[in-house]
Amino acid sequence: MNVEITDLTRRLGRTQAVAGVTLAAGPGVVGLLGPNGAGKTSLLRMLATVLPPSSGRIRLLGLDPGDHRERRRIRRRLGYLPQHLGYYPGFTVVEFVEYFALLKEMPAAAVPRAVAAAVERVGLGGQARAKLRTLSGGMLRRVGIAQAIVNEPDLILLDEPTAGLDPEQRVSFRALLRDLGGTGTVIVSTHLVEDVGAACTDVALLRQGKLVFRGTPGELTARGEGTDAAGDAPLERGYSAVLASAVQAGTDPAQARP
Ligand SMILES: Nc1ncnc2c1ncn2[C@@H]1O[C@H](COP(=O)(O)OP(=O)(O)OP(=O)(O)O)[C@@H](O)[C@H]1O
Repeated sequence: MNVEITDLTRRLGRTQAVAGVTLAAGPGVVGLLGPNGAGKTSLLRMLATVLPPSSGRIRLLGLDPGDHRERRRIRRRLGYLPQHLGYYPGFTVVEFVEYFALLKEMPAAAVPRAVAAAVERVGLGGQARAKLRTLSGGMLRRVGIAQAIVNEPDLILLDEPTAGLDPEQRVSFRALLRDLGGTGTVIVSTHLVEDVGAACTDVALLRQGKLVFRGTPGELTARGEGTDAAGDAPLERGYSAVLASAVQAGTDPAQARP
């Protein structure tokens, strides 16, 4: 298993952003779903080794991110697209991706070819020398994906990668996801349930910091069958049905309080 987390929690201010999540993932693409504020970003940040947990256990690629030396080894094999990726507007696409390749301690001799391949893979070969300030929001998102995959990571964490991508780009991005999941573990947070149906081998659904569903997209779809759950597509109805039954089961921390 590339990801093994046990009873993971994280408090942020007065909010229990992640409230006891246990999850394991091997090669494949896990779609991380959940309503606004469910804890997806907080969970991804802990997996990306940028946010320490309040409690619980994490092992990534068989290593302990709490140990300084092991964390460094994890980071070399990790790709992370944060929800909001800062950038230097004067950098070109290639300069930006190169910068991340060097931060990930890739051997300098391997960098130019790896950068060119990553930029090509996200469909930005024609903009390689363009300055970031001249790119559209969707193109910037693709530059973000390129920096995440430049080191051919074994663990890839993508926080809403399809936000801002046009339909054509979303289709080619899903193909890239399937490709990446063939060798490594990809965890991708999204609000687009159709991304999950098209590209994910597994689904994890969070609600109020808790894991309320873990299974395949087919199993999530099945949860909506025969119900009057809201949704325009079978997978969306499964998503709504799981959330509705989570409320009834009292997984709502606000409701669980005496
Ligand atoms: N720095 C912070 N300080 C206090 N509370 C925070 C902080 N960051 C996040 N939270 C809270 O933690 C909870 C989980 O937030 P998180 O961003 O992980 O959810 P999310 O599922 O990614 O949401 P979205 O779909 O809106 O991006 C939310 O209630 C949020 O308000």
